[in-house]
Amino acid sequence: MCAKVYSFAESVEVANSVGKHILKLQKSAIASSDSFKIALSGGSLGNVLKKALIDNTSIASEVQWDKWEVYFSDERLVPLDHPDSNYGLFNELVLKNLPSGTKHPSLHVIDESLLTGKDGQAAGADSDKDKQIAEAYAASLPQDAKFDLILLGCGPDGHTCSLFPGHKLLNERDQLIAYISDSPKLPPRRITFTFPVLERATAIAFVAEGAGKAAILKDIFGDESSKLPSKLVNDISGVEVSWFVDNSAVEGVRVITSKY
Ligand SMILES: O=C(O)[C@H](O)[C@@H](O)[C@H](O)[C@H](O)COP(=O)(O)O
Repeated sequence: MCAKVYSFAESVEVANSVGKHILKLQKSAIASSDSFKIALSGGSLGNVLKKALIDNTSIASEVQWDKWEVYFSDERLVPLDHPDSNYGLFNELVLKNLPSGTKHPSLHVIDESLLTGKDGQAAGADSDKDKQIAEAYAASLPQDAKFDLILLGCGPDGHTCSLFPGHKLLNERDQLIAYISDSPKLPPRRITFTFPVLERATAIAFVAEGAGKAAILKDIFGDESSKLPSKLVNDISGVEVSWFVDNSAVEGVRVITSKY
């Protein structure tokens, strides 16, 4: 495993370093393909992105939003304006705070029309519908499903995207986007990137903060035989995997940390 771990005392330093990392990858992606294909997650990442891309004016001024193709590495199967929506979180915290006149990025979201039945009522757990949502999202992925950067969180159980410890989706090799109806973390219905997408990325970056992460990071970085989803991401070869953490998240974790 050769993931790099960048650790900082303050949350704002974590966010600013994530911002600089985004700018570095944005620059090389635009130079080679004139667009920046980035995938986002939910959880605390929304606030990190706000601190980096909105509140830090020197970083904000360098973001070329009009070149961004934004996807979500996992999404809860709820309407886009629902508080559980990962797109909704990004919209509330980042998009709505862009200065007026800013050209917005291209957004790739779930097909909301498939969430509801003919009567306009929520379709409910319906794996046919969920399969269609996953297939439609897979069809919208960039060419070769290749991302310049995938930003991930790490749950206290070691899950990432909606890939949970011991779940059969960890072995999914055929579908780029899978649906899950039994997510151990609510809400239960979601779609998620699978490992074949993660393996094609140029770069993957995790953001993990707080003392609550230290126990799982000990397993991820200390147990070579661990099969935790986030550890399996660290083991992907040929992808630049980075972790942006605060000092409390790596307290007692045997890992070499650097400044960005
Ligand atoms: O879909 C979800 O259930 C969450 O988005 C989840 O995957 C999150 O990314 C991690 O639990 C880390 O969350 P925090 O960064 O908030 O700790």
